[in-house]
Amino acid sequence: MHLSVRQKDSLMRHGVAISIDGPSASGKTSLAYALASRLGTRVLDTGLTYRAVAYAASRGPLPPDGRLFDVLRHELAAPGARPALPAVVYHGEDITDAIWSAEVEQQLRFISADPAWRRDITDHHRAIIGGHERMIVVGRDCATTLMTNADCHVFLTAMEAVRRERRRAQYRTQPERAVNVGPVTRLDDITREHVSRQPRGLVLDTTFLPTPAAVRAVLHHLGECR
Ligand SMILES: Nc1ncnc2c1ncn2[C@@H]1O[C@H](COP(=O)(O)OP(=O)(O)OP(=O)(O)O)[C@@H](O)[C@H]1O
Ligand SMILES: Nc1ccn([C@H]2C[C@H](O)[C@@H](COP(=O)(O)O)O2)c(=O)n1
Repeated sequence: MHLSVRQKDSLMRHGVAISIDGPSASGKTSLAYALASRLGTRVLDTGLTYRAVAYAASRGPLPPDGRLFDVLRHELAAPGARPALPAVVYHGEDITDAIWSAEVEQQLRFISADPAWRRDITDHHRAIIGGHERMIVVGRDCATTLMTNADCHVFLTAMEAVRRERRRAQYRTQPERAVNVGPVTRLDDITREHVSRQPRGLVLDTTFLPTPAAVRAVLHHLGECR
């Protein structure tokens, strides 16, 4: 079922807040931008900040008290659009591509496991969201942190082998990009469990579900929730 013209008009006029969580290559970003272009919404991909902080850590010691975000900028695109490059800037340098390297991937596990960094990054995201509270936020914990009051909480899952193959295919022509996709993490499990218990929660397995079908499922769910 699709949203009625009136429902869609209302979503576009009043805005909509959606959290999309799930493991690597489950299709979060693809779903987020497909929904954003249908609903005229902005997207915040929180994973980009974790990657940017890991990049900065791989370049030298980091200030622990949030001052890093004076020099690390994460640009949001206009509603309904993907960000034009540069989307992530560190000390004036465009690091949008560099944050996907294998070296950054090594640092990521330390940054995402550190409660102090998680707190600082989440605070930074709250500041980015600021005036644009009606938006789509993508990550691993958005349903439980930034977007607890979202109109709809989506958790995407997909078989590990399928996720790994997607990432390999995605970066076939970019050998400098890390392609390691791991198993579902404890944080993913916690978020999934949380989303599955929410009245506005929707858990979708994208293993055999293309993005347009996932978009339809979310729009249908939004129609039911409102
Ligand atoms: N539902 C789907 N069916 C098949 N392929 C998909 C689907 N969703 C995404 N893909 C493909 O899988 C790859 C990874 O997708 P995407 O970047 O959206 O995942 P992600 O969950 O945001 O990953 P990450 O968390 O690592 O940023 C892309 O090449 C994308 O085209
Ligand atoms: N809200 C978030 C977003 C991301 N992370 C971690 C998980 C990954 O190690 C890394 C990159 O995320 P991805 O681009 O693969 O979505 O950042 C997190 O812990 N919490």
